[in-house]
Amino acid sequence: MRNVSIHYGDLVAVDDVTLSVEPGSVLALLGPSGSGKSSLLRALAGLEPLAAGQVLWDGIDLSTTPVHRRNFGFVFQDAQLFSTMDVGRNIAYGLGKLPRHRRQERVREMLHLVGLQGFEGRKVTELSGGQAQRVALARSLAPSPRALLLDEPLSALDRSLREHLADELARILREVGTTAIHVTHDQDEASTVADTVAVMDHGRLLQRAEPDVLWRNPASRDVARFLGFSAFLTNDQAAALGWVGRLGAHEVLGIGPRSLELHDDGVPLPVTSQGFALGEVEIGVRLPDGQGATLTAAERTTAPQVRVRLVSGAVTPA
Ligand SMILES: Nc1ncnc2c1ncn2[C@@H]1O[C@H](COP(=O)(O)OP(=O)(O)OP(=O)(O)O)[C@@H](O)[C@H]1O
Repeated sequence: MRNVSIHYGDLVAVDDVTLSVEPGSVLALLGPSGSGKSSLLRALAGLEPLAAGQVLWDGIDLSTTPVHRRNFGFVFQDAQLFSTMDVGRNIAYGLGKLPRHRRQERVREMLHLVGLQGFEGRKVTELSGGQAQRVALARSLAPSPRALLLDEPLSALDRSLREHLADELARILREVGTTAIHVTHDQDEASTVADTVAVMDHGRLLQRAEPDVLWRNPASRDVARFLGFSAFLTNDQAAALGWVGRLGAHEVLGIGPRSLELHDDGVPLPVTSQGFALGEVEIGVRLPDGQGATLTAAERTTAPQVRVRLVSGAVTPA
């Protein structure tokens, strides 16, 4: 994508985005609702006209290549399976040119890949949401597309299934070695599935980085906030809470839900709230300068304050 902009009337949905995907790697487009991720993905597919810029494959401009000739596979939020066909025929849909026995072999291979061996004859109306998404993935991979475009493929599933399928999707994409672009608003999902994460907001590309670099060094406070770092401390403030690292002159430390830990010798901080996340207690505390932060604990506290130590954070430009 080179200097790509997409407009809907006066609205600038995508604003001058330049991004590339290495062959065989997975790129996540991550951003809040309305940040332009789906518009960008649709433009790659040829489904959205560009106001400016180019989509290139191997240096060749695709502007005159229609959707069906781009040889990209798609997976959407809802599986969009053909309800009148069984699972096997859904997966074989794009394999028209192959002889029958090769089609059947390919369907078996794909079902094995997505962990649904023996499902060929199932009605698609008798699949769970997670199974339907696996079939949709198998169908899109069957004709060996040169790239796979995934638009929030897991977001209609419940959380535990989503987390499990994100791991599975990461494995499957690596196994097939396909180039893929995965749109999601979920920070953890992006980091699990992708080799590289591109963070978008208001149509602009804010940062492109490998997941661990993104979490350690967000490019701005906006990126850090989107990742869940809610407070920002100077070097002296961080050191006063027990942090042993050192910040540069123009850096602050972003404080996220894993940055603070309960510690008997820690600094006492007032408790402001308590809630649950994934079965653990999230304790809200007020930092010495008045900013709010959270930490996770095994159980609720009845005390008005807890002792905490700052163990990690995201080094962010001030
Ligand atoms: N067909 C359309 N016509 C007009 N405006 C649109 C259209 N599609 C998207 N938009 C607008 O463009 C902006 C970007 O939308 P887009 O769907 O690309 O964002 P997104 O990051 O994928 O959001 P979500 O995660 O909610 O799907 C939004 O402000 C949206 O309202």
